[in-house]
Amino acid sequence: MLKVKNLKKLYGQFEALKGISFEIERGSIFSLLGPNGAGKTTTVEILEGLRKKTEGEIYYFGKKTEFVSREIKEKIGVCLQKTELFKELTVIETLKLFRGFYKRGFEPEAILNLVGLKEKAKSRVKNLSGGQYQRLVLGLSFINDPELIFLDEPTTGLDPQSRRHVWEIIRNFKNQGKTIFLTTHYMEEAEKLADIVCIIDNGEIIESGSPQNLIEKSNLNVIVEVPKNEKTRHLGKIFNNKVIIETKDVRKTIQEILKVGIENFIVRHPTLEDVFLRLTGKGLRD
Ligand SMILES: Nc1ncnc2c1ncn2[C@@H]1O[C@H](COP(=O)(O)OP(=O)(O)OP(=O)(O)O)[C@@H](O)[C@H]1O
Repeated sequence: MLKVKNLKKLYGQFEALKGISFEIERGSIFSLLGPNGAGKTTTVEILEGLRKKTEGEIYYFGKKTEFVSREIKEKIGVCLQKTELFKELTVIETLKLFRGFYKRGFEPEAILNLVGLKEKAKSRVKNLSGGQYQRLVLGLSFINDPELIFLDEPTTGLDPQSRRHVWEIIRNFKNQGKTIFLTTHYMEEAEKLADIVCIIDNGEIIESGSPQNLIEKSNLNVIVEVPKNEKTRHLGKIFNNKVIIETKDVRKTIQEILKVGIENFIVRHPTLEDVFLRLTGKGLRD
């Protein structure tokens, strides 16, 4: 569906992308996961034709693509990180307006159902909540019935409930046979939604695979989390005000923790966040 080989982007002297490669299978959710400034938006906007690449090859639908043509744009949907809509239009008017940009696509009413905004059809955009606004933006990315949809950090700034709602919509897209390119800095989002995750840091892909495969490949053991204080800070890696201890021998680790007087600890399986911490030595939101 989409293949990228050795993609590089320079902003002046600064190498924002250092030659990244990946391939996205039809019908899958592909996630580019990385911290702020890793190069996610740069990658997405090059693929959408909004920025120029410095070097590298892009293949869309099996064909090498030098620029993103009108024909390709008809087949892709885009949800940018910051999408400005006309505040005075109603939800349904907005959908009709965007539908008019394309030759083919969904009926605006069908999109309302898909993103759960039927009751808000006649509300003005300026009166929507943050989560409703984002759902409208998601619906707009789907209006031309695209084969491939780019979602650039679609849940940033949303509360947990709205985020879950957006996840459901993304799963709905997938169930309709669409391919999704999702960028996120929420590891939980990538872990829950993605078939394949590429972890990007400083313009380089440092690991890729299914979430489960990444966790298995990292050879992480059981994780024990304790609060960070003077007694615990030497026990493991510090992250988000906690000390993260990787261990093969949970019993021994717990004995050590109890010995220093800590009784509130959590024992859990490793997550993508731990994989990221192991690979980069830092957290995703540092
Ligand atoms: N137009 C630009 N000119 C110069 N540097 C830029 C430009 N756009 C991005 N950068 C730099 O390139 C790097 C990658 O930025 P990019 O926006 O792609 O990261 P990101 O992973 O999308 O981050 P975020 O999660 O914050 O959106 C950053 O160091 C950024 O400062």
